[in-house]
Amino acid sequence: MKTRLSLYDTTLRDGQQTQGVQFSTEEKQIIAKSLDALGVDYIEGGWPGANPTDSAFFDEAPKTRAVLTAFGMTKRNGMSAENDDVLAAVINANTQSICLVGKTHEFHVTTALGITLPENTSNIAKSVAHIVAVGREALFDAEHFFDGYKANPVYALEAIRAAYDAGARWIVLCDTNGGTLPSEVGRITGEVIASGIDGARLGIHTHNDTENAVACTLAAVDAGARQIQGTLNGLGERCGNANLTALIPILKLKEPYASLYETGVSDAALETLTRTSRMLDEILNRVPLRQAGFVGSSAFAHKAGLHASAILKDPSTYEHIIPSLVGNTRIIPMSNQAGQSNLRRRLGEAGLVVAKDDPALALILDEVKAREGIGYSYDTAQASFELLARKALGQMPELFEVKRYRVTVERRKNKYDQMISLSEAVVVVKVDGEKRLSVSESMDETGSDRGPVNALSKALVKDLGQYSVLLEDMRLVDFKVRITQGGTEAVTRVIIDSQDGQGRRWSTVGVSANIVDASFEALLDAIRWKLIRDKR
Ligand SMILES: CC(=O)SCCNC(=O)CCNC(=O)[C@H](O)C(C)(C)COP(=O)(O)OP(=O)(O)OC[C@H]1O[C@@H](n2cnc3c(N)ncnc32)[C@H](O)[C@@H]1OP(=O)(O)O
Ligand SMILES: CC(=O)C(=O)O
Repeated sequence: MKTRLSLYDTTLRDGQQTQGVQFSTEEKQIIAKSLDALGVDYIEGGWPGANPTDSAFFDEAPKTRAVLTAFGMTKRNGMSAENDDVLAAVINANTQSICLVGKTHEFHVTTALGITLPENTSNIAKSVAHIVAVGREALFDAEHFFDGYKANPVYALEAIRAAYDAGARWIVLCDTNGGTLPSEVGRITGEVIASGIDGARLGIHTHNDTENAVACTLAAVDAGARQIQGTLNGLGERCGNANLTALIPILKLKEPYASLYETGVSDAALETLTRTSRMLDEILNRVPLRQAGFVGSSAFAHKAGLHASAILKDPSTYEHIIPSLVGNTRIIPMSNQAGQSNLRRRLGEAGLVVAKDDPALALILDEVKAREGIGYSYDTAQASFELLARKALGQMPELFEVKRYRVTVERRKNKYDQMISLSEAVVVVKVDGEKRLSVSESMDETGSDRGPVNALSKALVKDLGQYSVLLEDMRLVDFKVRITQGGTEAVTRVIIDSQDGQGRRWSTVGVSANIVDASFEALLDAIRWKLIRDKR
């Protein structure tokens, strides 16, 4: 019989403490629904009363199977739990469950709160007892617990014991500053259980300041803790919290966890993990972290020729799990590290079937390696690679020809006497046997300047004859510029990420001494790739 672990998500509370992150109420609702569909047990929605967004979220709280939890702090000294207005606002959110953070480190009690240790112990006990008395489930986040235990174990244990005896369902040991290492977390969690606190009522909340938040969480589970707190994509204060997008697949797929424990996440829900992770990045307007374990786009990318050759024989040679289990996909990127196995695999994925002994394979490989030598990079720019291969195989349709283009950048005063930039692009193309000239400006509908590459992009797609309609749902989502050689030999590499209404995302590359030329080349590849895919 497996032991059930409780998963507690704090993306909407500790995740919102990430520098630069501020969810709207609507975004919080979307994230809460995704977490619910994933199968976590608790969703900590924020701190009602602390800011208008968190209060509004609880006012219009989504209906979830997961227990929606409001977060707050223990009552302030000198007032009763019943009369503390900060605590009242948390209770008034009317959630089934309430998590209160309280001090357990003597230094913080005397320095940050400026009260005595017995006063703090009493505040914890009275706050938790009040939550229980008003009929809610209470959780106690024991702030700075591990540092506090190392400084004064007797007091740290007394503080959590106060919450435990007052009826807290979960006592959550927090490594608030994120500096504790896994061996210490394991040892101290074991000692807490040995002191008489039931492991079935013990949770763990870690931060990633030493890149060990996931390892510390697993150490606490190994020692007997049964609730795991974490966030999607490891969002959270400073360096983030324990990453649930890593912990969930570890618990479900890795031993000894898979045999010993179960969670509320089903196998089918696990297959939505990558999508859920990218949904959060999309809300945050962040480019997903390629190297993220399990869900990153490089998590199953096999670049080296030797790896790809073996992967073709059996994927388990270089993969620790089957990517589809977490909703991810295998990628065989092309680069100067590649051999013919990578190449045939990649071509097959693009619908280009080439025999093993076709001389074009060697030509394509030589071309990739030669172009990488002058600054191109194809391991991310998969779409440009595909076009290069099509040319070598004689399978590149003509589509359209660019005859010339021009971009001007002007700095001038607007009617409000403010200095503004304005770019204008002129592109002449030959399409369907006819020459067409298009002009576009860089100003968007809000009046902001979007720069010369945007003006070029708009001019290019404006009149491409039969193709313009196919490009209506295409947009540029990321633009990366890199100088690949220093000094007077400087070469600019531009990588453009594009996306369309069908949810496809593709990367293209352009290289030139001139940044506009490099951007234009990447832009042309992006358009050509989309047209070939849509025509197919
Ligand atoms: C470890 C964690 O991540 S816990 C989560 C922390 N999250 C947040 O702080 C985000 C939301 N917080 C807020 O919006 C605000 O801090 C509020 C609304 C809660 C409080 O705002 P303010 O009343 O202006 O207080 P402020 O933020 O300056 O300071 C916190 C006060 O709470 C007291 N306090 C801190 N922790 C606790 C606690 N666990 N129990 C009781 N009081 C506490 C502090 O001593 C301080 O009081 P003081 O000003 O008398 O010294
Ligand atoms: C409660 C919390 O977020 C912490 O101690 O880190």
